[in-house]
Amino acid sequence: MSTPVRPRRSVLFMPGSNPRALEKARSLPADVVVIDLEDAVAPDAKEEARARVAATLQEGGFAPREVVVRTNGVDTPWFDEDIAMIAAASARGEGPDALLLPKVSDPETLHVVGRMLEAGGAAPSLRVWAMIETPAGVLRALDIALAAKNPVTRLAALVLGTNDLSKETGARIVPGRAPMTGWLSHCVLAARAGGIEVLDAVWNDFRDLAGFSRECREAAAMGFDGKTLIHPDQIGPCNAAFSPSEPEVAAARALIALFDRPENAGKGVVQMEGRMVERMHADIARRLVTLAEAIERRN
Ligand SMILES: CC(C)(COP(=O)(O)OP(=O)(O)OC[C@H]1O[C@@H](n2cnc3c(N)ncnc32)[C@H](O)[C@@H]1OP(=O)(O)O)[C@@H](O)C(=O)NCCC(=O)NCCSC(=O)C[C@H](O)C(=O)O
Ligand SMILES: [Mg+2]
Repeated sequence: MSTPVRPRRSVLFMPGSNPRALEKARSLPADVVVIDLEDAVAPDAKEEARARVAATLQEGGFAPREVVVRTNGVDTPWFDEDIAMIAAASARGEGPDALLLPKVSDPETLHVVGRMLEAGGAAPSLRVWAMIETPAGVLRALDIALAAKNPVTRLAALVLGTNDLSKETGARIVPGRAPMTGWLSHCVLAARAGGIEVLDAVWNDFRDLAGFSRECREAAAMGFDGKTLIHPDQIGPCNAAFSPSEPEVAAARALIALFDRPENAGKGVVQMEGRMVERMHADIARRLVTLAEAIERRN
């Protein structure tokens, strides 16, 4: 499993048509800001929002946050111009770090979009994140994630969309997400098989921070790297849930030090305070420490 060297705990969506939110995002403690051109922008505001997003990218000022732009769907009348705008901004060195493609249902789409970005002159550093939010997308999540092995696709992350999944399947969004946990875990596995990151879906009831915090902890336990958000109030609890705690970091450092002792040099397994630990646990501990150090630098 790859270690995200950049924390992507809190990934905050905002409408590309909302100048106040775009301005505010430059000072919020989210790891990533996602500027939306899709569902958060009304059809008759698409052109204006795209122009605003282009100007916002040119203005910059989001660092150290990563900036991602969600395009409209590939089968919409706005998609070609969304891609052209992002590729042109990227070619000028104005970012974004990634584009987020909604409703990806097959790997072929990623190849098509990759070639469009290439033709538009996008910088090689521009990544593609794919939203898994259709029944076919969930069923083909492995094929989609494995498309990351082909550099043409630029694929770097899967992002879950449970609102669209609920709409398409009839499955309810309930506390604990029992109707969907199988799908969510399947996508975590698929992303890891493809060697890419995976981000959990949004929690709509943004005034219920207790319920939201619980869902963040569940998502972290399932293996998600972070969670997508819709409101600034969600950033703090989300960062907390996806950050290793001080005791966890201390325990990880102790475990690494144990295997580094000369008397344990040739050993595959040792005991630590009555628990069996193997070298794989040292690998897990190193990953946790690497993430904690990246968060520390980010702070
Ligand atoms: C949901 C909201 C419309 C609520 O906005 P608002 O009524 O303005 O809330 P507040 O008054 O509590 O806001 C307080 C201040 O915070 C700023 N704000 C609010 N939201 C954001 C944000 N997302 N980013 C940055 N700043 C934000 C307000 O401007 C206030 O600022 P101030 O003036 O200083 O007081 C709103 O939160 C919102 O639009 N959220 C994002 C919605 C969105 O982008 N949706 C699309 C992505 S989710 C999705 O598509 C799911 C997926 O695809 C799926 O299928 O599941
Ligand atoms: Mg959606």
